Amino acid sequence: MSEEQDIITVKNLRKAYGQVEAVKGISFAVKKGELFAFLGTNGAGKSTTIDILCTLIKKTSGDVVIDGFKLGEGKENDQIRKKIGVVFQDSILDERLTVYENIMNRGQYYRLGKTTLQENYNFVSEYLKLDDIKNKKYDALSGGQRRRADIARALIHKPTILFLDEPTTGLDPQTRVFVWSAIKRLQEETNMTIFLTTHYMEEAAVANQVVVIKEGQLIASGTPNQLKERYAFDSLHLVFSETFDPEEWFEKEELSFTLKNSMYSLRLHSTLDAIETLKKLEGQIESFEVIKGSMDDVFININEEGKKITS
Ligand SMILES: Nc1ncnc2c1ncn2[C@@H]1O[C@H](COP(=O)(O)OP(=O)(O)OP(=O)(O)O)[C@@H](O)[C@H]1O
Repeated sequence: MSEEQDIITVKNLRKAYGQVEAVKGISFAVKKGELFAFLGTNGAGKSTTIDILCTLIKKTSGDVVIDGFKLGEGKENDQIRKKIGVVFQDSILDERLTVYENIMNRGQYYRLGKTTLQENYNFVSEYLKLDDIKNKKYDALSGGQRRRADIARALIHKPTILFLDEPTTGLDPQTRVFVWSAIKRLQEETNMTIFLTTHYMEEAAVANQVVVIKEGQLIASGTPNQLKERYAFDSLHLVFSETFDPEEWFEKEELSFTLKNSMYSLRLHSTLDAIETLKKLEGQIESFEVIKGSMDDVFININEEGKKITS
């Protein structure tokens, strides 16, 4: 893909809070229309980076361009604010107003005409299914309902980029699935760029691109599949019949293994390699399971080992 399609470019971004260097020179680009997952353990610098991109706090140094506007001060930042919608970890809606009032108030901030504002409300209401909560006061909503209203507020001016800082944290599984499907629908149906931080790896697994930071530095990036190839592996779990000594056999076959609660685990180069091993061990196995490498493995291996898995 060409550079023109990059809707966000970040070059050598740094942020220090006094002595604390929260972001230490990170660079990446986000393509228009993609679901971009920005990952890292607690304190890695994700919220700081998002806050800078959303013009909420000032960078110490580095260059950021968002939808053609250079992040800095004054007019360019105003243009950026019109292009983006932001959902923060903590809600910022007015507790005393209804969902409808909250969202329409926000729309007025963008000086949208009455007709556009109503059209936009209908648009967000459809994606976030607001009908049942439209006239409820924000302080009477459940956590999941609040999240729907928060996202709707961020979308009322139909931004080209939606920033979501852990949008599904703390939600029950059913609400999480709903919120997540609304986000995916927005990306797929309206070509909105979604910039997401999450601690749920199944969400990162469906991203178009993943960037992982640690202690303010970029430590890995790629598509979920590329990262799985580099940092995860499939494994074969085996439980043997009592009469068989697997360790002697593994030694003969030059296979390394791990053992936990009578279950032996072998790291596979590919899932199909399991067939050959299982054939050789026919008659000696009580049970087996092939486990596919997951984004959880990717995240854990990147952070714990900080290096590629070489199987
Ligand atoms: N206002 C601040 N003043 C001083 N230090 C700060 C401030 N905000 C963040 N930090 C520090 O900067 C580092 C990065 O924090 P940040 O909140 O960006 O991480 P994060 O990846 O978003 O973490 P989490 O997943 O917990 O939200 C941490 O060491 C944090 O303590």
